[in-house]
Amino acid sequence: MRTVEEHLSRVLSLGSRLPAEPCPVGDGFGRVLAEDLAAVVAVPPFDNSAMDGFAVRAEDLAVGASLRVVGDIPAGATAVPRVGAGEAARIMTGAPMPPGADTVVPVEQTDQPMGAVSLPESVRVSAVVPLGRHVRRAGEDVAVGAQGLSAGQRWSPAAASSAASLGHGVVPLVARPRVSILATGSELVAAGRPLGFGQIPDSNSLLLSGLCRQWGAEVVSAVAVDDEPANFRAALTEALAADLVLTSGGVSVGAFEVVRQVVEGEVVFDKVAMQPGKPQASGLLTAPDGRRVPMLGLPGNPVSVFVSAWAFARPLIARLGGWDEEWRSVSMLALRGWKGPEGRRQFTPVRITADGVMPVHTLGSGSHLVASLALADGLAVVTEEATSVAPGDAVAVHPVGL
Ligand SMILES: Nc1nc2c(c(=O)[nH]1)N[C@H]1C(S)=C(S)[C@@H](COP(=O)(O)OP(=O)(O)OC[C@H]3O[C@@H](n4cnc5c(N)ncnc54)[C@H](O)[C@@H]3O)O[C@H]1N2
Ligand code: MOO
Repeated sequence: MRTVEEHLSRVLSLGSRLPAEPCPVGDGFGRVLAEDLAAVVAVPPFDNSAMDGFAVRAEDLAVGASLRVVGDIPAGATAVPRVGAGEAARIMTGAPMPPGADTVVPVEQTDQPMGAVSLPESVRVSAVVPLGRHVRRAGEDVAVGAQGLSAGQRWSPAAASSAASLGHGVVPLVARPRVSILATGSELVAAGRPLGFGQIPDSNSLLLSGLCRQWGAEVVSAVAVDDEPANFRAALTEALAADLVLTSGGVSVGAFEVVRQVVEGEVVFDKVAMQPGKPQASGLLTAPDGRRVPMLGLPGNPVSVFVSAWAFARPLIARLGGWDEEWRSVSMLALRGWKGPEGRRQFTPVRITADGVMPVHTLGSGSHLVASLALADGLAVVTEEATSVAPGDAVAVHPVGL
């Protein structure tokens, strides 16, 4: 049996970062900036006022001094008056500083009423503010030509706001990984449809699509196919239009393992020392357009799908998308005890509370316990060496909630 780490490194070896493409600055959240971005414009682009008030010369300020008002400067003003000795210009927040002025006196520190519309002929200052006060200098955030954002930055609303301010309308982002999902099983029926004898609702395709989207991938197709090899082959060929294909089911050792029957020889079928998630298929398939596309064949049991997707599909999506991925874990107290298998790492779906964690189901870990999976916000790790967890033990827990 392979260890979890050995299988993860094999999975990661199947993919590399996708190419970058130009993207409107306000789109592409969750993707990764492919190149450093320098400031095309300074931030701020010009000296401007941080306050609604009066632009003045600091040397003219004295309590009770009266200054002649020479003009009005709203934000967006394209022309500004010159401020001479004994003069002031009314100025709004974000408006360009007029030549001659070096300081702003907020309206609250003058005899003018706040919010007044008409321009006064003169203004009397009631406080002395120091030279340069309330003036935001051009380039004091980032100067022209300086590096504003670094390659590898995960694209976010704040990154978009920063890039726009640096003068960029289009940015090079690594392509969002496109994933196709293929659930296999002749017993599968679409969600909400009545079940015939031996049939079950297809939950895996929904689970995988949702998780992949949550992790920043685009799901280009998610379908269920029966265990007829020709049908699976046809669906797989279409699925290979994506950057990654995830299948569920049909990888074990039964008589009707459609994934194994169709792609054995092209991809590798392994046993991984984990529970759930022991049987795993992984490899590269050739798409009709000649691209080599990674495929992960996850075991069909729904909890196995959940755990395998977190452990293997998520890091591979991150590799394709170009972002760093670390499966964080935190040490927490077990509030109840449960059993684990010998020689395999168990990932037990648990509920995280303020006091510690407890399995979401009294049966502990069962790869078919799909209904209670919704209660899990963590996967507790029972190591390969341990066969049980006792109440009060410290366990490593991977958070898996939203
Ligand atoms: N003789 C052995 N039998 C099994 C072994 C083994 O080592 N020797 N391993 C077991 C383990 S562990 C797992 S995990 C499963 C994996 O089997 P498959 O990947 O071939 O999955 P299936 O047999 O197709 O399905 C397993 C289970 O999951 C249900 N399922 C499948 N697809 C869906 C779906 N889309 N939505 C909801 N539920 C799904 C399916 O009905 C089965 O109950 O093999 C064990 N057997
Ligand atoms: O490895 Mo299977 O995923 O235990 O149920």
